[in-house]
Amino acid sequence: MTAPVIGFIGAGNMATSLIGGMLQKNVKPANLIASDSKPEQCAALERQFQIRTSTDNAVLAAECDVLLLAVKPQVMQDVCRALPRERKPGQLIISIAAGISCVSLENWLGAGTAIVRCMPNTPSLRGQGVSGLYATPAVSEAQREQAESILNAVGISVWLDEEKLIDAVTAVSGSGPAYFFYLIEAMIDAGEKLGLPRDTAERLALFTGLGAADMAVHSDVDVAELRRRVCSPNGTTERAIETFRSQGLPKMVDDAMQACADRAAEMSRELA
Ligand SMILES: NC(=O)C1=CN([C@@H]2O[C@H](COP(=O)(O)OP(=O)(O)OC[C@H]3O[C@@H](n4cnc5c(N)ncnc54)[C@H](OP(=O)(O)O)[C@@H]3O)[C@@H](O)[C@H]2O)C=CC1
Ligand SMILES: O=C(O)[C@@H]1CCC=N1
Repeated sequence: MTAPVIGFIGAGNMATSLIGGMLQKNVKPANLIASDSKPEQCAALERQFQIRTSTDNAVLAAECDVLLLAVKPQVMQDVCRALPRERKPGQLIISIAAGISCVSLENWLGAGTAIVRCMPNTPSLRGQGVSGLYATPAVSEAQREQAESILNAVGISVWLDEEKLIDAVTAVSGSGPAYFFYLIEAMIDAGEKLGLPRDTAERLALFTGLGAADMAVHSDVDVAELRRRVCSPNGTTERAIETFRSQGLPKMVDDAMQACADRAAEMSRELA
């Protein structure tokens, strides 16, 4: 089977992460094409990845087997409505936009369009991405496999039975990298305050994050047990965890993730 030609409409942060990750997994540059409204962004991508680019989205619509929509939610309607209705036969549309429903996409792209909604995350650039996927009934089994193989090239993916769960995936893993970056930022600041040189605090915090996640992914016990194993009775970690608990960290995380999912649902209504 010949490899599909995959077109990225909108070549910003997330498209760059996906393209970079795919090229590291033996996807050929000749099979990728990206478009962006900014010619300088197209030029930057050509230099960085040696892939073809265009400032005309219609070029991608005509020749790509898979069209991956990676523009901001606020411009998605205009981008979709401007695409020609006559696109490459059998084309699969994958939208990675937060808060844009399949119903809206189908309204803008034409009834019966095969659409997969996907929520990826930026660690895809390093092949460590996580994606939630939802397919409309028009998507064939072969197209589901096509979508899965694209996202699995840059990490792991999970299929969802209900579209509304995409908002929950956004709250956990789509936006999730930012939560970890924020915690690491705070750990670096606190480490510096405790007297470490900033670059030392940064290395310690970053590699602790990497080590903890790697250990948890490969462990046969759950993360709560791994946490308990670091906490010696009446020791140092216990004091730190008690401070997190008494100052309301679990509730803060719950509130933040609820706010994230609520915003995704709000965007679906605003941008429908
Ligand atoms: N960033 C993330 O971590 C994640 C993002 N997403 C989703 O991915 C999508 C893209 O996000 P992100 O990559 O951060 O955004 P960016 O703004 O970095 O990328 C979007 C790119 O699309 C360009 N663009 C705007 N209008 C058009 C057009 N008409 N045709 C072609 N290109 C156009 C933008 O140019 P200009 O700057 O000039 O507008 C920009 O370069 C969003 O819908 C977001 O919800 C999903 C998961 C994670
Ligand atoms: O912040 C956002 O809206 C996007 C979606 C998930 C990550 N970034």
